[in-house]
Amino acid sequence: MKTTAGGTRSHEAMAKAHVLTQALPWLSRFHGATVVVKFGGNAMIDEELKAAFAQDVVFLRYAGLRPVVVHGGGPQISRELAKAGLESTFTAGLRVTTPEAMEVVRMVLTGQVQREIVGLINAHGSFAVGISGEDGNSLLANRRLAEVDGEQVDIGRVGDVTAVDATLINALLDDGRVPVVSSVARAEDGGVYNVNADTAAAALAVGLRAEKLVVLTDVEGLYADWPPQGLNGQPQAQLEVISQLSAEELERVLPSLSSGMAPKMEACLRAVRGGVKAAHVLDGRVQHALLLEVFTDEGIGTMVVSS
Ligand SMILES: Nc1ncnc2c1ncn2[C@@H]1O[C@H](COP(=O)(O)OP(=O)(O)O)[C@@H](O)[C@H]1O
Ligand SMILES: CC(=O)N[C@@H](CCC(=O)OP(=O)(O)O)C(=O)O
Repeated sequence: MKTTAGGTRSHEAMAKAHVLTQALPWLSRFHGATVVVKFGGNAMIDEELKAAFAQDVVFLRYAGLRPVVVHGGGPQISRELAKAGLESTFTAGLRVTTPEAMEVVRMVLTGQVQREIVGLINAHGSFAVGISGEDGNSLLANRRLAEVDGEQVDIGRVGDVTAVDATLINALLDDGRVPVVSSVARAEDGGVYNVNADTAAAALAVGLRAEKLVVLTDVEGLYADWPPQGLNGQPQAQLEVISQLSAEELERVLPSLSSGMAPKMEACLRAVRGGVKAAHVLDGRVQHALLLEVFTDEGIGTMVVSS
């Protein structure tokens, strides 16, 4: 005969049931909705987090959403460039990309990082299909210049998305697959461009008429003060996260943003201006941050809305 402590068990079961019922309105609202999830290289910090991310994506798929993963891999590219004796330089948050570096960018993103994410998702079933933005001309780009002190600076083979062909990705979604897209685009001049993964995710979210863009990174969201400066120059213990801002408010603060946050917030602005209802920047270091954002009432990270 088996016995259990009745009171404790039923309390735990009630708490679990409460979490599930809290998800009900969100399940109903997002059923059939396309959600573009950007998984940043800095959020891919350990095996447990990567596996939890893959679980969340599969959960979204089973819950009837149409998740599309766009991945980054900045730190992974920098490591590989260093092995080849090539230096990594960023201007306005974008990697200065020589033709030689472009080969490494493409190899790391499509041959390493994308393969790993596909493998993690497919541990749960035959869902993930990895593609590069070049495939089916999904992402077309032309040269992107970086703005430094009001000047336009040439940073090599860095592209900005000029057109999205959603045919291939929609066909994969219609077939029940989870597209995992590397941020390499076909150039209008016939070559390839290195596209910042936040920029690629925003362009895809607009092109796919997604309901949401969710960007997973290695900070809690957009901090009001950056870089953090406390007493005697020590980092502040508590940084203030901006939980929600409108496109107009974001447009005002955008010129003051630095490093990785500049292309990220610019991407959120581009998404909501292009018709995506909300763009979120979440802390990818928190396990299941994606599920918490989509299926619970808790607002986490920074949310950008059109007005
Ligand atoms: N205002 C800000 N709030 C939060 N993070 C900021 C801010 N300004 C710059 N950052 C930097 O941006 C980084 C995130 O961008 P990035 O390194 O490109 O991440 P990812 O690889 O996820 O795209 C943070 O780790 C932080 O160092
Ligand atoms: C032009 C540009 O900067 N491209 C990025 C592409 C990868 C990326 O964006 O990765 P994260 O999301 O991890 O930063 C790069 O070369 O690092």
